[in-house]
Amino acid sequence: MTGVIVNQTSQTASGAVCAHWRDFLALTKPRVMTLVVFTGLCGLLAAPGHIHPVLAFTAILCIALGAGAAGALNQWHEAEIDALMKRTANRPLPAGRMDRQAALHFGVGLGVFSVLLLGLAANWLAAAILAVSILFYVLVYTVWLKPRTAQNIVIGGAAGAFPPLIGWAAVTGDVSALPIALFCLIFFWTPPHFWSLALFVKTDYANAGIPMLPVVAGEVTTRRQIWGYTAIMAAAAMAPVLLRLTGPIYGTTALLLTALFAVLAFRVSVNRERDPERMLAERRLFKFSILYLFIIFGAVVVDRWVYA
Ligand code: HEM
Ligand SMILES: CC(C)=CCC/C(C)=C/CC/C(C)=C/COP(=O)(O)OP(=O)(O)O
Repeated sequence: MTGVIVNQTSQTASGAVCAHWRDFLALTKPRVMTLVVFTGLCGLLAAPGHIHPVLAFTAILCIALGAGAAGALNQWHEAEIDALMKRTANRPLPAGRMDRQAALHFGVGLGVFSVLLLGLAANWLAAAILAVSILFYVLVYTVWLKPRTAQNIVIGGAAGAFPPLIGWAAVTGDVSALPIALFCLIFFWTPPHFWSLALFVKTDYANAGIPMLPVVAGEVTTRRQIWGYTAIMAAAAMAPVLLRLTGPIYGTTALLLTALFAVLAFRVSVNRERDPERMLAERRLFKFSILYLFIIFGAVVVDRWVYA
């Protein structure tokens, strides 16, 4: 596998590595970013008012490019840490397929370009929120909190919650109750999403010296916290219905999906399995967390269109 990838890079006369375009793509964490971009798209589609389809496409492209820039700068900063973890060791920087400077230039260039383009195509409020999300993910989460505290993802997770606000602001030029409720939903969804995964990749984080919750506080505390945040997330998921911001389509979908999420989170909270290979409840919750956000955000859009 490694041999194949190494063949895709070449070296200049000065010894610098010329990375393949696939490595630049990998730097943007494309799989994670699909959901980030989807929540931004749903924020845009749920917003009242009209935006020209070309501008709408540009706005979503800017969210994708901005999120990709954030991912690239995260990998630029964490090259040494990524080399210590099985899950991340084959990324372009730790695997030696790309120079760190190229990753830095790529990340900064893409970030600046995405913010400026969004400001020019949509408005400067949307661009400012995009800039805040990039800076929040890179500086607050990656550089400051991640290596220091087990609460890193609780606070740092806010970065991933901004896209619905960006999409909404791109159309309306402001933010209001519904996009703020959607921000809260992603914010409180992030701890169960990430800690369910952290339970079965705990050894990786321990080896890399990153103070993720299962490493520093133990598995029992992590399982309890997953359950606690799921309860708050459930309240956030129902808030748009209680505040009459959405109708019965969203209400029914949110109720059913959140009930299922709660069942899976409860199973994790009472599970005492210690072998990461056999942590089926945790793997199930992690996978379902992704499906959950896709469907619930889709339901917001369908609901707003049907009851508009
Ligand atoms: C600080 C907050 C978060 C942390 C620490 C986190 C961490 C992770 C990690 C470590 C993975 C494993 C997959 C990989 O190595 O790429 C993952 C997967 C994933 N995350 Fe998160 N995540 C966070 C927030 C979010 C947010 C806000 C979204 C989207 C709204 C998201 C969407 C996804 C998706 C779609 C995957 C699956 C990717 C795949 O199929 O490989 N995550 N997350
Ligand atoms: C501009 C914008 C909308 C940005 C959103 C960026 C964002 C917060 C994305 C989702 C979170 C994410 C990729 C976490 C990975 O955590 P990690 O970096 O700890 O994971 P790793 O160990 O895989 O590097």
